Amino acid sequence: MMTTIIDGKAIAADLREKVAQAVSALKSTHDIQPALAVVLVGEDPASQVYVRNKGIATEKAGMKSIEHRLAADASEDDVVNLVRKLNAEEGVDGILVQLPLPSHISSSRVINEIDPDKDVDGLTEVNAGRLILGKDGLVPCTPQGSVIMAKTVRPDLTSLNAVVVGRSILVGKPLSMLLLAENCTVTMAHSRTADLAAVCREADILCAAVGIPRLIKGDWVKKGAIVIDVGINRVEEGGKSRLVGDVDFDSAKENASAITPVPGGVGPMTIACLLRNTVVAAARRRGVGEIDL
Ligand SMILES: NC(=O)C1=CN([C@@H]2O[C@H](COP(=O)(O)OP(=O)(O)OC[C@H]3O[C@@H](n4cnc5c(N)ncnc54)[C@H](OP(=O)(O)O)[C@@H]3O)[C@@H](O)[C@H]2O)C=CC1
Ligand SMILES: Nc1nc(=O)c2c([nH]1)NC[C@@H]1CN(c3ccc(C(=O)N[C@@H](CCC(=O)O)C(=O)O)cc3)C=[N+]21
Ligand SMILES: [Mg+2]
Repeated sequence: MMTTIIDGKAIAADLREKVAQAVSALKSTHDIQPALAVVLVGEDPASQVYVRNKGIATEKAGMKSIEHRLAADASEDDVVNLVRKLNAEEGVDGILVQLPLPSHISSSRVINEIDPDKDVDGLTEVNAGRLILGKDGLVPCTPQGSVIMAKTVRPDLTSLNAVVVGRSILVGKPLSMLLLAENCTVTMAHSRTADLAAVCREADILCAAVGIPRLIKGDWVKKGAIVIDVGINRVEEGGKSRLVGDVDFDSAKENASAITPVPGGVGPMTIACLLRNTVVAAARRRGVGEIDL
């Protein structure tokens, strides 16, 4: 079977170009430069890489990038106070607190301090509620990117059976809600699911957001299914460190009609959607209205 490898890098580059055009229009017609503030607590090396990549992408799109780094032993109140300060700054349109936070800090308390209209990660209770209720809000970036990629190969997802493996607040739950809004019949699978393989085999769209390298085997993939692999797992192989997804790509490719690779799949789309949310938030907050990207 001919299998489409969904090129997340290329789709992300397209979206970033559209974001850059919207930013440039905001500047010339309204003298607005959208700004994204990223808060990083501690020295986690993987997080540092993401934060740096986000900063570079933000500036390339013509937006302002602000980074706040706190020491790993910063208190919960330190982080909350920083978020409150960023909420109050007129020039800040988006706030992203990099997760996970050190274990002595409640991520739920910190996240819910973010002004929902600046919550470009879409993780506050207000935005989660808006997503469930079908109201305009800010939608989590990784789920958004996942659906955009599926729609590049199948523009109308109506009536498809979607299986989402993983039910995290960051990925699995919001992704399930977005697929439901696309009129899929959605099944949410997780660590307590009985016979995960059998559940996956029913999927026309199979989304994996688990965090276990190559958990999903090729023979769990229905012939012709669309496979969206959200997982980003670092493994040591043949003395080298590399990134793999939650799907066993080589065997899954044999059955799928389309599949996202890792790297070069959902990851780059996450960053592009973060930039999109930032320009959307800036236009709403500053009274320019809706931006359609
Ligand atoms: N591409 C991107 O931009 C991003 C990628 N990621 C990656 O996506 C993956 C998931 O991230 P995240 O959602 O934050 O992870 P979490 O650890 O928060 O959630 C993992 C989910 O997987 C479920 N799970 C665990 N083991 C199994 C199993 N054996 N069978 C079925 N389900 C299982 C858990 O179930 P239960 O609820 O029952 O415990 C849980 O719901 C990771 O690899 C992460 O690195 C994350 C964010 C962005
Ligand atoms: N508040 C918050 N929001 C997040 O969205 C968030 C977070 N915290 N914590 C960590 C996870 C992870 N995440 C990634 C984003 C982009 C890539 C990415 O660009 N990956 C590239 C390259 C990866 C590489 O080479 O290291 C790829 O997959 O091709 C990966 C992972 C966002 N996350
Ligand atoms: Mg914590």
